[in-house]
Amino acid sequence: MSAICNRSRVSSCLIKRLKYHIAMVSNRRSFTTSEGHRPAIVNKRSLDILHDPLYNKGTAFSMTERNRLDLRGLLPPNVMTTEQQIDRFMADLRRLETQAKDGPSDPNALAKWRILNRLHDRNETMYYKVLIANITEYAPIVYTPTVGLVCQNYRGLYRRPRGMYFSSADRGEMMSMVYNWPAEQVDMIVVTDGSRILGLGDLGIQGIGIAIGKLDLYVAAAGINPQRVLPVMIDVGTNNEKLLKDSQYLGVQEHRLEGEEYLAVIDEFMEAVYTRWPHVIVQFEDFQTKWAFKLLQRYRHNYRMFNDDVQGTAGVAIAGLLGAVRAQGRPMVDFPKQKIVVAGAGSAGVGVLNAARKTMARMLGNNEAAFESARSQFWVVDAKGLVTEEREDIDPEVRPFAWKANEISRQGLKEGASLVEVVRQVKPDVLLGLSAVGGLFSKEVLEALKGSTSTRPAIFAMSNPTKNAECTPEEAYSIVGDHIIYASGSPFKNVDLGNGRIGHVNQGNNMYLFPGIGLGTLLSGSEIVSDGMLQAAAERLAGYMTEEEVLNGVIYPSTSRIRDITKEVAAAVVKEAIQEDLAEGYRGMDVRELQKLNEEEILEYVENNMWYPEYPTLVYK
Ligand SMILES: NC(=O)c1ccc[n+]([C@@H]2O[C@H](COP(=O)([O-])OP(=O)(O)OC[C@H]3O[C@@H](n4cnc5c(N)ncnc54)[C@H](O)[C@@H]3O)[C@@H](O)[C@H]2O)c1
Ligand SMILES: O=C(O)C[C@H](O)C(=O)O
Ligand SMILES: [Mg+2]
Repeated sequence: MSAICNRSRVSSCLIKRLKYHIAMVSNRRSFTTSEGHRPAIVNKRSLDILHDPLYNKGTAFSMTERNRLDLRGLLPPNVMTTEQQIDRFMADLRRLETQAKDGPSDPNALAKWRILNRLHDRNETMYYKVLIANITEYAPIVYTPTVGLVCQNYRGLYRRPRGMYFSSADRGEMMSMVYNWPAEQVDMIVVTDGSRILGLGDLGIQGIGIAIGKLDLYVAAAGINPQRVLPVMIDVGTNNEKLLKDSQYLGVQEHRLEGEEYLAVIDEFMEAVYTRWPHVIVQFEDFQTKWAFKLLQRYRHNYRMFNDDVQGTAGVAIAGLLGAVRAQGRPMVDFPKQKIVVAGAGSAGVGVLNAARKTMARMLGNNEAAFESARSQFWVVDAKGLVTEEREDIDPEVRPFAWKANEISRQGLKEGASLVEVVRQVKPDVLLGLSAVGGLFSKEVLEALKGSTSTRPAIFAMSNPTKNAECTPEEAYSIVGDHIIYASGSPFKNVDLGNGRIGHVNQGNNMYLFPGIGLGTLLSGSEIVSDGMLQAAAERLAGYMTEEEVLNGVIYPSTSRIRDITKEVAAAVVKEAIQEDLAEGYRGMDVRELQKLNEEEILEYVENNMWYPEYPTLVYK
């Protein structure tokens, strides 16, 4: 009897050990060591810890930690839980809510930004906890549209520096300067030269706010560790006359560098950051169009970089355009039949045009003839009207979309035709604005769109911030009709159509893609961001919405789902990088392990590598 017992004890012990072994092996495969649960090794104590927002826990430092880290007496004696801390902070922030309204009309938007910014400066863990838990409410504060207002008023709002500044005066010094940044590892840089901030023009050094806002989303949506992000401003001067004369302007008060001199500064910056952090991903943001394409071409084959305004926006627009086709009750492959009028031919507009044409061509057979025929689905209108081959000094990026004079005259149109004439003659399925001109889709233009041959005309008023939207959702729904699809770059409230019906407002903003593109590139270890990876990201976003949602006019997810969609997009990017043989692995995950993962395991791998704000145990060393 006892022998049997012993034997069964031995076998249950063996089973336990086997189970443990299997768990260890599968843990190793899926790399489940969550970002938030490792202790943090710090080499500072006392006030240095309290002044370090990355490690600070404020009143949440436990008594034992206060003893260990020489904090006794430096904090109010009551030890608070994280929840108590957040409640206290939120009560303060929400005091402003009582009279709060939407977007830029919100009189308290800047005040909220200040409160959040102060929290960002003193306790990053708490800041991101607040942001993630309330992303729909506060993305419009730390990101578009309020961040635009912040950049415009930056000199008054500036308190603590954040990120790095490289100026034209730093030529020859950048390689050493880059070592002044305290972090040994940087995963994500967002860099701007401040030359085209949203639709607000040249804001010079004040544009750093955009890089900070984008990185806030990298942390909140993509779970990039805030210790490994770096906002960068390259200050090559400004052509904003007001700033040039402003005695309190914080940047270089000279006209912008041009030509080779400009390129030399950007080259030096790229060389410096890639020397110190060879695996960093650099997102170019809000560079004026004349440099956006040139810099992208210059660096994209040798560095891990992308341009968000050109490539991120293109992907988001493609996803929305495919959603608009589905919303008509048609399959996505009907996309090449859509007639699309694009108002605005800058970095964003041209990025969308190229990507939409390629997507159509792929659906039509992916050959030269398909690419050629897709061209005739687009009408481009810029500040000088409809673009045709008769245009003098035509921008080479726009030339492929210029109509031939004889073709266009057959449509009753000519070079320079106004937007309203174009919409009247073309009767487009889609009217897409990336013009930075608020109200461009005037009553007349929207009236003309009523003649659209589509069962559900789609209006994309994508310019930012709110006041630059080509039309408001109220205008679109009330003039064109309840059956439209509407998307805007900045957030607006849904429209009440009466009788309990809602006119849905989609936010068509590159925030649904750039965090996932960055995270996916990082975790794949790919040394470049390929067209295929960008396409995979856009397709994942397009497929994210259910049939029921798109039929109800919902073509983009709500911001509350941004962390989930970002995870999905990142997984699609990783998968594509593996398929293209670009993946090289990341940290403990080598490329052979990566190649073995199935779709579900890729998602798990992504999720396990997303940082989440939790106070780690601090260990002094
Ligand atoms: N929603 C998004 O995710 C997103 C992404 C990127 C850019 N944007 C927005 O797109 C806008 C444009 O960005 P960009 O980099 O292309 O800027 P840009 O200044 O380079 O381009 C603006 C374009 O609009 C054209 N334009 C000006 N007035 C016009 C008019 N009256 N009619 C038709 N076209 C006109 C200009 O000729 C130019 O081609 C900005 O407001 C930016 O915030 C939105
Ligand atoms: O910043 C945004 O909100 C989107 C886009 O990158 C823009 O430049 O407008
Ligand atoms: Mg931008």
